[in-house]
Amino acid sequence: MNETSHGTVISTPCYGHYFDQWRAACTVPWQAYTQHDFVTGLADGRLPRAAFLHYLRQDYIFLTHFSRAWALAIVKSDNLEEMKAASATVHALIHDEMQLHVRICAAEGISEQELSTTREAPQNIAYTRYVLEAGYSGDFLDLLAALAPCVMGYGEIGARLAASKPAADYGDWINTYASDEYQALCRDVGLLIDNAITTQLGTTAEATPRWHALCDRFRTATELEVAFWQMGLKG
Ligand SMILES: Cc1ncc(CO)c(N)n1
Repeated sequence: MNETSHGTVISTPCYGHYFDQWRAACTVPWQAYTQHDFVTGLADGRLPRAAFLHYLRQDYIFLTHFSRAWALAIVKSDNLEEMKAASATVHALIHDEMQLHVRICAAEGISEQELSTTREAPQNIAYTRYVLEAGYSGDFLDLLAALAPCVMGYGEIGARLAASKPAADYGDWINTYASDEYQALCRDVGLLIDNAITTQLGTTAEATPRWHALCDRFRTATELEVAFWQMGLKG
């Protein structure tokens, strides 16, 4: 549960059982990520426009690599259900989420050509290559643990900000992640994680030797999200 500046209590959306377990195992970095100053600035409109645009340009590149990482999840899938869920996420990233970036930047006079030639910040390289590497050297679960903080973290942030009467400045961004479509995507990914863990690790996954390694991957990706916001703020 979270309390907004208006005193309204908002419950955190529930995306899945094992996602909840992973998040509960790293509450400190998870808070640093979902309640970062960048996020507060999006809500109250105090985030400088230049920092937002710098972040968006980096995030456009981030999303191209992130789409590749989800495509790798198709490769690492065990069955058609997993392939369907991973390919739906690839589609949502490329066709829906990246359009937000293209739209906002176009309104600011930044073309898609310019977006695609953005030079990657080291924090961007660190995060995207960490996730891709989790998939290259690990299995489907390693990859999902590294992918989850990104998808669900933004879902949680979007839902919380939209319910907190945010300033209008970053409404388009907030509404994208608070939208029914994005929230449904988070639940689908939550279900994908629950089914894959149960299939591979059984019903007492927390007691298996793999468990801590998966929690560590989730934590590292969460820490890399914090560094990504920080990179954005320094614009
Ligand atoms: C850095 C980052 N994390 C998560 C998301 C959500 O897809 C995003 N667009 N960018």
